[in-house]
Amino acid sequence: MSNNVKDMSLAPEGIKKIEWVQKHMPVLEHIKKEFQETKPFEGVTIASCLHLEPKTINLGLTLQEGGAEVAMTGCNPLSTQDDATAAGASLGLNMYGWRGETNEEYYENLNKVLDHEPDIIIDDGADMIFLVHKERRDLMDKIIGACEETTTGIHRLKAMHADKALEFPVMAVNDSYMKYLFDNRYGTGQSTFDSIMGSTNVLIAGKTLVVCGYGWCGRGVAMRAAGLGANVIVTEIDPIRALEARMDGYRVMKIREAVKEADMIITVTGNIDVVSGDDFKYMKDGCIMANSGHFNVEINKQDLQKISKTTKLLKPDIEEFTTEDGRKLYLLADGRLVNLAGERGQGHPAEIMDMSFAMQSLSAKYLLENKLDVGVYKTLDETDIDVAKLKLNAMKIDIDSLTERQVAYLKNWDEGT
Ligand SMILES: NC(=O)c1ccc[n+]([C@@H]2O[C@H](COP(=O)([O-])OP(=O)(O)OC[C@H]3O[C@@H](n4cnc5c(N)ncnc54)[C@H](O)[C@@H]3O)[C@@H](O)[C@H]2O)c1
Ligand SMILES: O=c1[nH]cnc2c1ncn2[C@@H]1O[C@H](CO)[C@@H](O)[C@H]1O
Ligand SMILES: N[C@@H](CCS)C(=O)O
Repeated sequence: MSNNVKDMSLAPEGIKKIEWVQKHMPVLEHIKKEFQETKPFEGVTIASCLHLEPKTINLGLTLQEGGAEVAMTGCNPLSTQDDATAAGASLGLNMYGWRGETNEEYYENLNKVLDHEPDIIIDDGADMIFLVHKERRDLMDKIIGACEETTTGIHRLKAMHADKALEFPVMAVNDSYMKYLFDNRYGTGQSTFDSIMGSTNVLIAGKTLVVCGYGWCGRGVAMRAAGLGANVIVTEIDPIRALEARMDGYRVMKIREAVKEADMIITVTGNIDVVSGDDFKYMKDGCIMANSGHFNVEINKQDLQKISKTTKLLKPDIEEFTTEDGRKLYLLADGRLVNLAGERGQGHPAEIMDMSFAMQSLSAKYLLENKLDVGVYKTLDETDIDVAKLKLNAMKIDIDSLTERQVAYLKNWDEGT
């Protein structure tokens, strides 16, 4: 075993946090027990590039119980929790990474994980998959495939496959119902505010809050903002989603109009330059901006800097920009996904990552047991249903099942009024 973490003396603290989240991850605990007995990953090395915090370490431990040699690094230089990595290392996982890595250190750690010569990769954002294709081609023959955690990672992998550049199969874990319906919506909805409120200590009620993007994450963020008493405005580029937002009760307008009213702006699009250029010129004094989508490009910080005469770090994750005309604008967590990179960002709740990581561990097993051709694959509906049943069971919720008469009725095509 090898590792490179910040401080091993933090391990006991990290272990307590892991034990706490385990109590709230019953599906993953169930799968862990099954893996203990069946050892599906005996002799297999699994590399992961995921946000490193207690729930992710619990995924690592689940794969380890299944017999895997596990090597883990972070998928964002700011989201690692150093007590969790120390705990992971003390529990036999090969851990690399610390909070606040430089870009160079980030890629060094990805390479150290790849030095373990993985059979399977679990990625978030596809950085590790790209690295293998570009610089670690020596590993290509051994890799069976990968699992991708997030929306933007999957968009990119599909684009790569369309260009015939992808060289191994990838399970699109994000696209399973048990992932995006819950993680992207309820997870991002809650964890975004958990982090913003923890870091800024400002009131949401009564604020005009602009949500950019009304996809799965945007729906969750808008829903929770409204629940906290905000006056929500949505911006979109997709006419159907814009209409949906309107009928869900929100105002919808162009970003240039929305910024004029915003007390707070949250981007969740996966796109670049969503808030950019002259948008900053129209913002009100005191506007707070955060990104909970992909990478630090949704809010264009360079454009913000161009119209600012001074910038000041008020807290590690609150940057103040004073514009030429004296307004103060605030950017949280350097524009990186605020729910994890924020000082108080703990990521999604344990009950949510329970389902996402259940899908990850079962997808890794599926990759191993099925020799797939190169491509980007949706997970099986049966896996979604199995995970949903396990979750309902853990929540002690019983649901009905079809009677024979109902089955026959639903199959019937010749019975009218
Ligand atoms: N913070 C987290 O923990 C977390 C969780 C899940 C996903 N994500 C990331 O969040 C992003 C959104 O994920 P999703 O699942 O909601 O994706 P999605 O595709 O369902 O939604 C994105 C929405 O943004 C809209 N959009 C694109 N460009 C826009 C623009 N310029 N202005 C306004 N709207 C625009 C699209 O039309 C779409 O409706 C992705 O990058 C994803 O990887 C983050
Ligand atoms: O607490 C967490 N631990 C690990 N991963 C997380 C957590 N919260 C959200 N995500 C994952 O981060 C991806 C975007 O990078 C999302 O798809 C989500 O699944
Ligand atoms: N690994 C990427 C994914 C964002 S959705 C990041 O943390 O920026």
